[in-house]
Formats: sequence, C-alpha cells, structure tokens
Amino acid sequence: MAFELLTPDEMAEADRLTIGAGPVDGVGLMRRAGGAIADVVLSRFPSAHPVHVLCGPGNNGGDGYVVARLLRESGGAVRLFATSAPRAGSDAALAAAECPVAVEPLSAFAPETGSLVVDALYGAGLSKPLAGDVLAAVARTAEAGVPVVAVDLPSGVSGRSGEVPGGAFKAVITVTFARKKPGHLLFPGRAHCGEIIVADIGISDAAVAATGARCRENDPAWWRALFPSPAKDAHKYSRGHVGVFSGGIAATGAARLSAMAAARAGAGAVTVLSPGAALAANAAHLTSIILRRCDGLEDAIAFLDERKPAVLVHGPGLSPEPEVGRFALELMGHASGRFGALVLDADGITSMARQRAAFFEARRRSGPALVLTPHHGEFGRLFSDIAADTSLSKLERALAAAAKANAVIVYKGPDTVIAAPDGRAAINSNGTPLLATAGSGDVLSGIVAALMAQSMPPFEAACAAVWMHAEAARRFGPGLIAEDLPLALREVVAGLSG
Ligand SMILES: NC(=O)C1=CN([C@@H]2O[C@H](COP(=O)(O)OP(=O)(O)OC[C@H]3O[C@@H](n4cnc5c(N)ncnc54)[C@H](O)[C@@H]3O)[C@@H](O)[C@H]2O)[C@@H](O)CC1
Ligand SMILES: Nc1ncnc2c1ncn2[C@@H]1O[C@H](COP(=O)(O)OP(=O)(O)O)[C@@H](O)[C@H]1O
Ligand SMILES: [K+]
Repeated sequence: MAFELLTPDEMAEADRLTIGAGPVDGVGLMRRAGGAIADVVLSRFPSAHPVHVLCGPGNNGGDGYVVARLLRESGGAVRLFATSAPRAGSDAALAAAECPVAVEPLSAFAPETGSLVVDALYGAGLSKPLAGDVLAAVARTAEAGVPVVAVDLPSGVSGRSGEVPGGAFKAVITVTFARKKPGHLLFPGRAHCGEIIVADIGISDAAVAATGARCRENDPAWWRALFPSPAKDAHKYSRGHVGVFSGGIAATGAARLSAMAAARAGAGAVTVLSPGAALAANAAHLTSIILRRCDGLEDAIAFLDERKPAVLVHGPGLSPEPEVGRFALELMGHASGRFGALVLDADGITSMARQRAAFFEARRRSGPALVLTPHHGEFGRLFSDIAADTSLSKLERALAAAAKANAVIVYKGPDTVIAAPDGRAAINSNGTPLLATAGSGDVLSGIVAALMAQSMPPFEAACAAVWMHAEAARRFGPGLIAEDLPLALREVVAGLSG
C-alpha cells in the first residue's frame, strides 16, 4: 500500500505525467475513474433504486457521466442531474457525449427513500463555497437520509485542507483515485468522507513520486524498520535514559504519566526530576521510576553530567510563567551537548511563547533535536503569526512551524499532523476521541522521548508515538483514563517488536 497524500495540485501533476507518458489519455483516466465508482455502487448498493448521479461542470462531473452510462448499461435505474453542460472540447464533454442518460436540471433533484446519490459535482477543483442549487441538493439529500457515494471528495470539502467553507455532502463512501488527499484525513473534511476507497486508475508510483509529494498518512509500514528493540547485551542505561521534569507539589501527576509512558515505550531508565518541595509527593507514587531532586539549572546540569540521559521532557505539569520557558532556553543553550533531544510540551510551550523571539533566535543556532507537541491552543500561542494565517491548512501550518522552530512539530488533535523542518509530514488517521481525556498528552510526550532515547530519529519517533498512543487507546476502549495508557502500550509495543 502506498501512503503518500497528494494535494489537488500534486494529483493534477500526476494526471499530467501519466497522460504524457501514455498510452492512456485524459478521457481514458476518466473512464477508469467512473468505472471504479460504478463497481462500488453495484457491489455495495445492489438494490438502490434509482441511482441519482449529480454532475458538475468539470472533470468531477465527467466521472459522473461515465458512472451514469455504466449503471444504465448494467440495467440499473439511473437519473442524471447537472449544474451546467461541461466545457466544449473537455474530457468531461466527451464523457457526457458517450452518456445515454437524459440530463435534468439540478433544481429538479429530489431523492426518494431507497435511492442512492452519486455526488460528482466538485472534486479537486472546488474553488468557492457551495451555493444555490448545489447547496439545496446537499440539504435535500440530508433530509431524505439517502446514502451518498462521493466521487473523489464529497462536494464542498477542500482536498488541500479538509476545510468546508460552506456546506458539503456527507458521504457513506468516498472513492478517490491513486492516493488519498490531505482533505480526506483533516477535519472537518474527514467527517464528511465516510469509508475511503482508493481506486487504482493507472497512475504509476513513478508519476506520484515525480510530483515531489512529501506528506504521508501515518502508518507503521513506513517507520517500523526504525522501531527500536533492545540489543541482546543491553543494560538499562544503554536502552535509553529519559529525564522528565516534574511540576510543584500540586502538579506532579503529569510528569509521572509521561515517565510511566516512557518506561512502557522501552526506555531502560526514567528519572523524574522533582522540585524539593514535591519530592515527597513524587516519592509516594513512584516505584521503578528513579526520583531525583532538581531545583534549578545547576541541579539539572549536575544530573546531565552524572547520568547522561539521552532525552528530556519539559512541560507537563509545569506552569505558564516565563521562568519555565527561560529554564528550557538555558537548558538548550548551556547544557546543549549534554543530552540528545528535548520534548517540549504543555506549559513548556505556553511559557516559551512569552519569549518567542529569543526562542526562535536560539533555534536558528545549533541546539539539541527538539520535538514540540502543541495542541491547538498551545500552537496558537507560540506560533501566533502562523496560526493567524487563515489561508493555510493545518498541514501547511505545521510545516511552517517546523521550519520556523527548526523542530519536529506534533500538532495534536483528532487529525494530528507531524511535520519536520526538512519538509516531510504525516497526518495521523488512527486517532480516537477516547484520547480526549486529561493527561493523555503527557503520556504522548513520554512515548516520543522514549523512542528518541532508543535512537529512533525525531520525525519517525514522533510519528510512531502518535500512532502507538492512539492504538493503545483503541485497544483499551471506553472508560479509558490517561493512567491506563502506559500499560495499554504493552500490547502495542509487543505488536511492533515482533
Ligand atoms: N485527467 C482527468 O481528467 C481526471 C480527472 N479526474 C476527476 O477530475 C476532478 C477534478 O476536475 P476539475 O479540475 O475539472 O475540477 P472539478 O470538476 O472539481 O470542478 C471544476 C469546476 O467547477 C467550478 N467550481 C468549483 N467549485 C465550485 C463551486 N463551489 N460552485 C460553483 N462552481 C464551482 C470551477 O470553477 C471549475 O469550473 C477530480 O476530482 C476527479 O474527480 C479523475 O477522473 C481522474 C482523471
Ligand atoms: N477527538 C479526538 N480524537 C483523537 N485524538 C484526540 C481527540 N482529542 C484529543 N486527542 C488526542 O489526545 C491528546 C490530548 O493531549 P492534550 O490536549 O495535550 O491533553 P492533556 O494536556 O490533558 O494531556 C493528544 O494526543 C490529542 O491528539
Ligand atoms: K464530488
């Protein structure tokens, strides 16, 4: 299976390259695309009566004319409604000319119980919010409660961003071509797609590669080879040592969640670095996790020099005060070279936003590898200029932030995006709302740290951690709280290590 995600522009380029290489031409690709949709309609909805095919003016509509023809040829009841005729001489006009089904105006479309809608109005070419008869068709379809099969994308969903600027169809199945598009995985678009089927219409892997697409759907298949397993002669420190900074007396739990997750994700040793005032609280709850007093930079450096941890986690359970961010900046400056990587999460990010100029300046110089794990609110605080640019998709925002901070960004949410400063990116698709529970983000930061401590490169470690975190939640199921996640990781780690 191929995991690249193609933006509409990249898909158009892959189309062009395929057509240029021959032998198939544009209308040939369109016939294959329509054929794939007709197969899905016939196999999944054999008793739909009639099938209403809705055609737009472009190539998405062209696919619709092919579907209507094939369904009629197979003996099914089909009606075809169009916004307007395709442009003369276009591939869609050729497909329309081959279609024997009478064309009715979209304003006459009124789906009845038992029918099926094939939405071939707009796909990759969506250029503005749906309006007029098209919006009315969306509303009538929803009112009638009839199933929708979307061609390429549910009309109204942006393939680039997943945004729905006006209304959009809600499909039961979306059949797309060659590869998924970012809009199939990013919300709110994802909620409109239903099941996503990727049909092979003869666009080669070479044509996809030649587009230069650098975003993928997150999947173990492409990072599993880098997933760590302990060497036969490993000892606890060589397996990877993670240090997690704890908050004060009333906020120690977050660091422990992160620490437990790091241990379950394979770090051989994990140390919680606790303020003196919170030592007793931490001591009462920790068993295999090492506990060490840390009341400032001097203590932290002494720990780094003595224990040489590979990765530090800074943020869970701390405070948004500027001194927290200053401490992390000093750590990255003075102590750089004493540890391999830093995971900055939660208040570590919020407090850094208060000295963002110094932070971005420091990141331009060399420093430790850095992974930032902001949720939407934290992202907006640290990357306020990028967040304010409404022309950008979540994917483009994450990539811009990664370049600006010279860091791997894990932009969390139901459609977590992982982006690297070198332009690689991934969109996660195994998320579950079970993760919307306090403290689950702290667990994620510990997993990322543990994988990096075991020598997984930062981007792949972040991708793996996001996938494992969601997989653990899925396996545990309803009733999940953050405390359950570290133990639930055991099975996930076992599955990846096999
Ligand atoms: N080589 C090809 O010809 C292939 C094309 N394919 C199909 O082609 C589609 C892309 O075709 P196009 O680039 O023609 O784009 P679309 O068919 O998605 O839409 C293009 C037209 O609709 C107009 N439009 C867009 N949004 C609108 C809105 N909200 N209200 C009113 N008008 C709007 C645009 O101005 C443009 O004229 C894909 O989604 C896919 O279904 C597939 O058949 C694969 C092969
Ligand atoms: N609806 C959802 N679907 C999938 N994942 C979600 C959803 N809501 C939250 N998550 C995930 O749960 C985690 C929550 O992290 P965060 O917001 O930092 O919470 P906390 O600070 O309580 O730990 C993130 O990994 C996020 O991607
Ligand atoms: K469509």
